Amino acid sequence: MAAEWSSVDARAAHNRRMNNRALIRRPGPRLADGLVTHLERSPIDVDLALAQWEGYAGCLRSAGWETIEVPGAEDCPDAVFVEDAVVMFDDLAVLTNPGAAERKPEVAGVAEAISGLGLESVRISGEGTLDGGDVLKVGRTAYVGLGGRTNGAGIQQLADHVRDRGWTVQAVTVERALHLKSAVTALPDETVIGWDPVVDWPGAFPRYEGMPEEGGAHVVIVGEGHLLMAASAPRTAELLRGRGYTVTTTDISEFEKLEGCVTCLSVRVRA
Ligand SMILES: NC(=O)NCCC[C@H](N)C(=O)O
Repeated sequence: MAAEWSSVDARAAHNRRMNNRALIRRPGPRLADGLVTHLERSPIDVDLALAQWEGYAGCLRSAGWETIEVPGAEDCPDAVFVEDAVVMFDDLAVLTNPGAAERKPEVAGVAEAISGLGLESVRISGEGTLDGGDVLKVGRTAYVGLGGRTNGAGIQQLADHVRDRGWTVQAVTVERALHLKSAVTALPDETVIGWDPVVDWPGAFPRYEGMPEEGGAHVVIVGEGHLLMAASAPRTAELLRGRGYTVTTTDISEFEKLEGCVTCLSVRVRA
């Protein structure tokens, strides 16, 4: 145990040295009005959600990330899911055009925060729609969910923005989940993991493995061999610990009721 903690500390120190920053956005008073598509609506405890959000941000900071709070968007219930408004490709920020009309006003505040960090940005616009939750980066390939929120024009614009930077963009149909990353994410060794009942095309990825729980499909890589996961997937956390990963878990139940997961509550900036 002592060895594990000292190595977590070393990884956190590394993140601090690398100036790794994570954008987060505090949940607003209208959180309970957030969109639900694949789930039945259930009551949200807004105070508990705020405490869970603080806990999530604390996990990032403990792992050595500087958290940067994007000013709240009080009229936008889903603004806390900040990942959907911007996707980082190295030091390039792609500001999105969310597929749900209710979420489009979220982007303005995120654009300001990105500009405040001195990062270059481009935009998805016009007929093109893209939610950040649909973009799964594995190596230099970005798999992009084509489904309810992201359309072909949005994927084409994204490909045009990042091609010259050495990224390949590949569309993947998403029908059974809200976003591609609601269904799958990737481990540090580039194995794509998911929860089989909601994965439309496991064959789209060179290596795919099903996890035993829905929340087990979602990992945030917060350090070398260090994963952040939802507390709702204890069996997956154990399975991944058995593979040698350090797994930190945090309870995000109130966000899961709104179809959110650990990935969508922050945007990691490694630039
Ligand atoms: N990237 C994500 O998975 N974001 C979750 C967004 C949930 C929000 N209630 C929505 O429907 O847009």
